[in-house]
Amino acid sequence: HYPPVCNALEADNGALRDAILYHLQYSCGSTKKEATQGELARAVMLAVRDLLTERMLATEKRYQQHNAKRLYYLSMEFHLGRTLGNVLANLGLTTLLARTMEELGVDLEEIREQESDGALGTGGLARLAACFLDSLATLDMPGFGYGLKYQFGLFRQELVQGYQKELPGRWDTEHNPWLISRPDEVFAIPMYGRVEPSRGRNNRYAPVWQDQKFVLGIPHDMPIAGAGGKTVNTLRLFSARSADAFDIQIFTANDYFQAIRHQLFSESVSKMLYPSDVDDQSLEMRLKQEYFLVACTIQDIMKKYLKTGGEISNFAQNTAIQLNDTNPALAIAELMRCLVDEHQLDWDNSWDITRATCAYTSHTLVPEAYEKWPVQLFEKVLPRHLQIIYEINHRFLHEVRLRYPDDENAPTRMSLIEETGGRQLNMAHLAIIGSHSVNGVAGLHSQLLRDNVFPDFADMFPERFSNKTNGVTQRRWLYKANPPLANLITSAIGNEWIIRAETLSRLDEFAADSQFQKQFAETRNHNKRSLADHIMRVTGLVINPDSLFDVQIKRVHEYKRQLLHLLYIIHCYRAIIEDGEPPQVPRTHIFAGKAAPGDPAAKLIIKLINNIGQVINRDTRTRDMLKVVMLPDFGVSLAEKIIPAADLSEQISMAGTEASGTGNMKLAMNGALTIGTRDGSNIEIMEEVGADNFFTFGLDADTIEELRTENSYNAWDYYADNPLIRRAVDCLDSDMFCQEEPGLFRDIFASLMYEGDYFFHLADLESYIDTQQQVNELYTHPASWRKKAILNIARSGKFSSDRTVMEYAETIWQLKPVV
Ligand SMILES: CCc1ccc([C@H](C)CC(=O)N[C@@H]2O[C@H](CO)[C@@H](O)[C@H](O)[C@H]2O)cc1
Repeated sequence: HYPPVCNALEADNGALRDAILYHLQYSCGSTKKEATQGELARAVMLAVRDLLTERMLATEKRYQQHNAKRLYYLSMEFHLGRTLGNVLANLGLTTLLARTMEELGVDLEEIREQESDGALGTGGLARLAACFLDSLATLDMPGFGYGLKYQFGLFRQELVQGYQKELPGRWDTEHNPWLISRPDEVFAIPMYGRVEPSRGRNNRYAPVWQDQKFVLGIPHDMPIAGAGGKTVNTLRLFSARSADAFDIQIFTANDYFQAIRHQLFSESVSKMLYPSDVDDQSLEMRLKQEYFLVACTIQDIMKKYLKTGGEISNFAQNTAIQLNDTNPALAIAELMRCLVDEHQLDWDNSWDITRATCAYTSHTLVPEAYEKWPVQLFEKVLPRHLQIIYEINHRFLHEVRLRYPDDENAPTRMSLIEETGGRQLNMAHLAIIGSHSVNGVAGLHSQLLRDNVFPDFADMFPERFSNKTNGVTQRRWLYKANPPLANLITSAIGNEWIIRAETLSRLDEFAADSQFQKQFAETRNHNKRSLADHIMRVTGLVINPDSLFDVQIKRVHEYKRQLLHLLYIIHCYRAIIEDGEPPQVPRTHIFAGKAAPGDPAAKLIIKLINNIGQVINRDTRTRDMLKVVMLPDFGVSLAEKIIPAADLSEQISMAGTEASGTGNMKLAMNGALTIGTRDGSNIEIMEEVGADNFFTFGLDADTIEELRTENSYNAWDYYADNPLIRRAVDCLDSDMFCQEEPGLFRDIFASLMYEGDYFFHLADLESYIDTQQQVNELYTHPASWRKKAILNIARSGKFSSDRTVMEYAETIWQLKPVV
């Protein structure tokens, strides 16, 4: 094990054990004999946290000594996953703790299963933020996360009769062992009220925001350990508390709820994570959550900066702020308010500082995901910020008119205020105007942002637009999640890949080596058997561990086309039962993913997956050739169980819809072969691993764009021309998969045949089926399958979040490692 930390602990035999027993007694008030699993887990986590705390303090000292520039990553969502295993991996303590637990007669695995999944996020955006924090600490860079300490994280998903049922996701029992609460560091956050015009110093116009209601922000710090454990940064999460104690008068008037009404009102700001990643809910509470986050953060950052004794005018030289999508874009207006109103800086200076400090990343291409807030909601909740945004817009549109004197509609197209559909604030426009950098998360995505989504801004500010292709941390997603393969790789090329993923390319020479292939296959079969056991335990379904594991795990959304995968399964099923044509290769189709509670189409897809599974899995005619299973409650920990066992990675979104994807990277890095469209980062994965080590199919984004603008795509053409397509699609119109609820899936049939098949399923189905045939063909040649799989691992180095973070640091944040 590479990091030094464990050597010290190794040497000092018993130190870790003593620390655990100390916390069991003094932090949990329990003894070894009586301790519950939960208490044991807390004692272990507190003991490990102690190691992190001292390093966190040392890291902070180091940054102060170097007066280092700091990066603040603002995100409404962080999907951390379980921390214990990750810290053990990064500090090289896994074996030592396993041995210590053995001495204490406790099974480390059971302890690890105790920890919640840290699901403070909905999808890829949230997990990417967590991978970035791991890379920043590993690269010894002063990078800090800022988010909300939701009491309820992402809902837990149960499948009841095949339907998704949402249950509260209690991520944060009051005492999450990793969090260090800072109750003395309270931030008073003003909302509501009104703005009085008045004259300030040297008679300058200085509006006064008054009669606000205040909510208090309490910080809670999560240590983020990098590989090696030398650098430990923090993720600061804010929880909301009411400013006014409950009103004793009203209480004595025994109207308890009236007495605490305001308390509940303000504390609900950080009550729960909004579960949707489809449409912006533009709800007052969501706006308050976003503002609460940025207001606490800006106050905290400014306080820290002024403590360094730095000049306010040099703020941008010492501070970088990354906006993780539009959700924290209010940081731009809040920083302006802080500089102009609280530090009396002049507007232009403040604007230059704000723009030089802020940078914006877009994570979506789905138009309805772009946040637009009703102006009157702003008037009510954030009257001063609305004024500032009007001023920003006024000055900006002046610039636009100067720049495009002949294009009279340019101001309307680029304005922060959209007049159509009730006056709305376009948060993406604010994010672009108030930032010095705008990036997409994959080559195609960044191109589409320039050409289709923000063409006017790309023309006016070409230097601001760049691409930063996503990445994932190989420490959690390979080293921790897949020890058999990680050890095999290390035995072949050493362990440098853990901190330098590009060295994985040394595996290239082993790809065709039969000995290495054999060992590789053993790691995979081992993982497939433990996943088969897990599936058996959770669903009762027995699957064939030697079948091809065909995996589609991600949020359920129409654009991600889980339905296309299902149409292929239906095609195979009918080929077996009607044509007596068994597939060349037995397959197990493994689905997992949550649908936004407010997305009925996605929820019906989940029901269809489970009903198709029900019918096929108990059909004796298909018994060992075809199985379909959906695992409930997909999140980081379940992904870590499924990914090491996946043979085929389904990345089949309609070209031009998936901004990047990151699951595709995790699966390729673990040796799965990808069947994918030319969408998001699939294109770059194919470029890196080689087209003959990647199964691609379907229309590309330009063709779809063309067909859409010409409105010349007609699903009936494909339905009429291809009897196999017709046979598969007709199942949705029949009750083959919904005997008990006849007609249940007619809406899906209608979405394909009567509502224009918006996501081009039928246009891609034939080439998808053909490509799946090639997959079967190859799977019957294990040596060449394994060669391609090993080449996918060898050439996945680019998709490490270390590479992504280094690109952000060099070209957007001007951030340097501090060692
Ligand atoms: C306002 C509702 C809302 C909330 C979240 C979002 C996110 C943008 C959704 C998201 O998670 N996007 C995913 O971000 C990943 C990381 O960059 C990409 O890899 C995925 O392609 C993208 O869907 C959209 C809309």
